[in-house]
Order: sequence, then C-alpha cells, then structure tokens
Amino acid sequence: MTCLLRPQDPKFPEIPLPDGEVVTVGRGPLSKIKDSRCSRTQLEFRANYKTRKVSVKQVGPNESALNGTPIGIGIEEVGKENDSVDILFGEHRYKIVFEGLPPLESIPVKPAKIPKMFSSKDQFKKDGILPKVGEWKSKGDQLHIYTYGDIIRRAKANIAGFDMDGTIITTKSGKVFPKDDKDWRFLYNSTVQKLQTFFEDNDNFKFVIVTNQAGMANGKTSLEGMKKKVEAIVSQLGIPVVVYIIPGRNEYRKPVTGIWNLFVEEYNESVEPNPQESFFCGDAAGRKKDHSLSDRLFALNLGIGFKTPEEFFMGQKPQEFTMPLFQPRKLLDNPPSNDHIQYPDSQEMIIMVGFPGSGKSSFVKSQILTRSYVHVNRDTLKTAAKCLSVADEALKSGKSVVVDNTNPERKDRAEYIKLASKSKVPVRCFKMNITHNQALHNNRFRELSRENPGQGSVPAVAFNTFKSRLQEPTKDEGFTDVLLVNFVPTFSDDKKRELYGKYLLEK
Ligand SMILES: Nc1ncnc2c1ncn2[C@@H]1O[C@H](COP(=O)(O)OP(=O)(O)OP(=O)(O)O)[C@@H](O)[C@H]1O
Repeated sequence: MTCLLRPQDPKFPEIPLPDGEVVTVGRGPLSKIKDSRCSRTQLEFRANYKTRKVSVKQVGPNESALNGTPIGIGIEEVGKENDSVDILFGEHRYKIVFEGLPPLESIPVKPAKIPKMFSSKDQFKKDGILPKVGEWKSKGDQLHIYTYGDIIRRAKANIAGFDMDGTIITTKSGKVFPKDDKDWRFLYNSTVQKLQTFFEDNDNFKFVIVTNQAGMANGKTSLEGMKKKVEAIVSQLGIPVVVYIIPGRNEYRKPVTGIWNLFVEEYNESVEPNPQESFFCGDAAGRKKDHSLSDRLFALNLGIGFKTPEEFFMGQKPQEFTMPLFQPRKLLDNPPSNDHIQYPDSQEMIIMVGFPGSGKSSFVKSQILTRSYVHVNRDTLKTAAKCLSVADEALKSGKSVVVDNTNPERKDRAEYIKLASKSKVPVRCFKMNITHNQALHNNRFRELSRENPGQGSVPAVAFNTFKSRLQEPTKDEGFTDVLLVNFVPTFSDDKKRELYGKYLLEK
C-alpha cells in the first residue's frame, strides 16, 4: 500500500509519499531535477491514505501547478488520485498514484460539510436576491451590461473591480484567445472560494467586472456566445455583480474611466466610493509577461488601489512593472512655452512637419491663421495638387502661407520650397516637438473628445509610417530657419483638461 508521484518523463525517479509524512520536493537528489528555477524546497506533499488525498503546498517562489492551474506561493491545495502536479508550471509533471489500496467505493464516505457560502447563497435565493440568471441591457453595440443579484442592496459601498480574462478566468485550451464560448475555466482552483469569502467578509464592497472585448467589435467573438459565457461564470461565482462588456473604442474602454462613473451613478447612488478602500484587480499590469498596462492604468486614473491576480488570489508580492513613456500629468503640471517663436511682418511660407495628432492644426489655427496666413491642408483641400495650386496662388498674390500637412520627407517639402523660391519668398520649417507616444495619446484624446467617441481615429500604422519616412528637416533644404514647436497644453474646458491628464493608451 503506497502513494507516490509518478513522473511523466521516465528518466526521473518516482517519489514515494508515505502516509501522513511531509515530503519536500524540489531541485535535488530525490527528484534529480537540476533546473535552477526550481527551489530545493519547491513543494511540500502530505498524503492521507485514508481519504486518498494529498495536500500540496507551494513553498518555492516560482509557480507550481495542480492540474495545470498555478498554485501560488504559500498556498495549499488538495490533490487526489490521478491528479497532475507540475513542480514548475508547465514543466516536470507528475501524477499522484495510490497503489495496492482497496477500491475507493469501499471506503465509507462522510457526508460533505456544506461550505459557508452555499448556505448564504441559499439564503440570497430565499430572499429573492440571487436569481438563476441576471438581466442584460445594452448601450447600442458600445456596451453590454449584465446585472446579477441585488447590487444596490449594499448601498453606497466601495468597489472591488475585476478584469475578466486572465484575472477571473483563463482559457481551458491554454490558447491566448478562447476557441469558443466554452473555452474557459477559473484561473485558480481557489478563485471561486476566494471571491465568495472576500464578498462575505466585506459586505461594504460591491463586485464589478469590467472587460474590454475588442474581439467583439472585429467580429471574432459573438455577443450571444459572450453572454452565455458571462452567465455561466457569474452563476458559478454566486455573488451579486455587475459585468460590463466593452467592445467599442469609447469612453468606457479601460484605462479610460467612463465605466466607473457610470457604475457610481447607476449602482452607487452617485456616491463616490472611498479611493483608499476601493481597488481594481487585473492582469494587464505592465509586467514583462503582460500584453498591456490597461488595468493598472485604469486604477491609476481613478486614484484607487491596484492588485494583480497573483497578488489578490495568491497573496504574492507585487512584481516590477514598466510605466508608459508619456506621462500626461507631468506635461500638464510643467507646460513648456513657445516664446522663442516670432513672426515677421513680411511675406513668408511656413512648412509644418509632425506626426499625425501632434497638434499641427491646433497650433496653426490658434497661432498662425490669426495672423492671416493662407491655410494649405490636405484634409480640407483633399488632393496634393490642390494644395500646391492654392499655395502658389496665395504666394503670387503676396500672401503668407502655412502648409499644415505631416510632410515627413524632403521631397514633400521640396515642392513647396520650389514654389516659394520662384516667388522669392523665404521659407521656415516648424517641426512639432512631441514623441511618438504623445502623438498616440493626442490621437486617442481627439477620438474621445468627438461627439461620437471611437469614430474616425487615425490608425496606429499611420504613426509608424510617419516615423519610418521622417527625414529630419534641415536648413540646407532651403529653409531660412528650422524651429521646434512645443506642445503647450490649452483646453476649452476643465473636463477636456481632466481627460487629457489621464492615461488614455493601453500601454
Ligand atoms: N496645445 C494643445 N493643447 C491641448 N490639446 C491639444 C493641443 N494641440 C492639439 N491638441 C489636441 O490633440 C489632438 C490632435 O491635434 P491636431 O488635430 O491639432 O493634430 P494634427 O497634428 O493636426 O493631426 P493630423 O495630422 O492627424 O490632422 C486634438 O484632439 C487636439 O484637440
């Protein structure tokens, strides 16, 4: 009669687990594992021959797994016959084997203790608070909302917000994106219990799930499939919740904070939750392995706490992360000036150079057109030929001209310089002094400031194209001067200023 760990790879030895004894498994002679990422004391096992269960506790810092699900440092899980244990997540797999024991059926089974949460879940049901399924509503194709249970019951509460994919659930298939609406499982074995316990113990918190679902906007995921999946997840959690699904590139999309304001208005009697207590938990946290930073930036934009799933569910310590290169708040707090730029009384041509969204048109409108320059802009004049003919006519009639296009290459600028020299008019170049990341931020700001946010954004590829085509402007092209134009933030109202100061990009 014995219990053992049987390695998937037969070149490693079996590891016996005597009844009731703690067996430490890690790098070393017992397992013959040499991998330095594996601690010498990676896992502690204790087999119970009576119940045929094996407790598995992760002691080492790198992730181990039970049945393919990470365990977490300091966490003890319970495995049974035929369960798999990865000494390191995805590597060094063993099977739990009980040999020479009577078949399981002949062991008398004690009735299972009803976990605390299920009794209260029944209580919720009796009170009519937790229905079988919740209710769906939508704001067009921009936002879908699922409410389950009486979320208003906990009036004026703090908010515990969670991302969904990669935080509460992951794919069953192990793929990055789910194959279909059934391809999901809870991220950790302990996810349901941890959430139930948290909301039982903290009844001054409301549970909100916020999930960006760009896949729905591009047709990769259907709304019906997504609805079924959310209903299944929520009914297994058994906790009153509001789930926000955000397919659009609108003001609800994390890290922009529109969804939080909506929640506070509709489900918290317009009372702002305490930022010290409220928090958001998500896996888009800017760590090396993360695809984005949007969950962390969402929390930062709201001024609330942030936790990764590893921190919330597994009690792990925070890991290093990288912040975005453009910090909008810093710019607003320390704005530069353009005092170095003067304008002559005589005729001239100014050629603008800058990323899309770098603020060329705003600058031209507020600083140059006010001085009666003729505006040459491809967006309004539509063709390059029309731009050149408008510039030529204006120069011939003695007017100053500003060419407000991106003009990345010498050849783009040369055509205008040729026109000006024909009319013997000096040409200056004004280059927008902003980074790629700030231009992307401006582009998103422009998109969100529109009446129909999410429409008419310049695609990211246009920024890369500008960058790769850019030839730095120099005087030898025929300019009398090349000046850098700083981005001096100016807003028509405080709401716009506040929006600009938030992190708007996902990384
Ligand atoms: N000085 C500024 N202060 C605050 N916001 C600004 C400023 N300049 C531009 N913006 C905002 O940045 C966004 C992009 O600006 P703008 O449209 O002027 O850029 P652009 O370089 O002309 O873009 P494109 O080449 O794509 O037409 C707009 O939403 C605009 O309101």
